[in-house]
Amino acid sequence: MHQDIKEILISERQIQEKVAELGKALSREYQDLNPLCICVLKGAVPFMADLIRKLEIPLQMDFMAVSSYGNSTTSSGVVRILKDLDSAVEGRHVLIVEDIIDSGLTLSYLVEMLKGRNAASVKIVTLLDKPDRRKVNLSPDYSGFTIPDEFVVGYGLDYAEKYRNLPYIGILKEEVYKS
Ligand SMILES: O=P(O)(O)OC[C@H]1O[C@H](OP(=O)(O)OP(=O)(O)O)[C@H](O)[C@@H]1O
Ligand code: HPA
Ligand SMILES: [Mg+2]
Repeated sequence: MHQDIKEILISERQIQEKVAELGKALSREYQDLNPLCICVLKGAVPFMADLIRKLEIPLQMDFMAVSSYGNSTTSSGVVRILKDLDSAVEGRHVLIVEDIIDSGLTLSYLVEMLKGRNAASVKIVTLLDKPDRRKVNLSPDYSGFTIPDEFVVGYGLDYAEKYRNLPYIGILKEEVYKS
């Protein structure tokens, strides 16, 4: 285990089992819909990469980078688009792939934006859901794990751009972000 990790919350094996389970359910739902899977950079990259290989259906992938925080330390709820999609979403069945929903501000903005572009449907799959921290009324259509209000890293999730490459989800030692 990495020295900055206090506890492994979700093991590599548990993640892989859950991804396979989500893949089965999503393959059923999107069988004939040719979904556009949108990965929200950067945290969702490992989840997206693993999930699409469990989707046994035709699909497209696209990427979006957003910033909810601007120059402030708290989220304004106004999301700036740093990299927009390459594809048109009009008439498409859109599946947003996220690593974590925390306050929900990032996703609530994205969902409204995609609906505004006349997507045929917009659904959310998130690996992690931290409902204790929610600031807006938003719940994912598909969720891997509901987690407590702890700062987690690994499998795409970072602290100061570190730890994204850990294969598990771990709770960071407090001394790491307090020092
Ligand atoms: O529900 P919210 O409070 O909006 O938080 C969740 C968002 O925050 C994180 O991304 P971050 O902005 O840290 O970018 P990153 O994916 O590049 O780490 C995470 O990947 C989600 O996209
Ligand atoms: O717990 C978290 N870890 C990493 N990034 C995050 N972004 C929102 N919540 C988290
Ligand atoms: Mg981050």
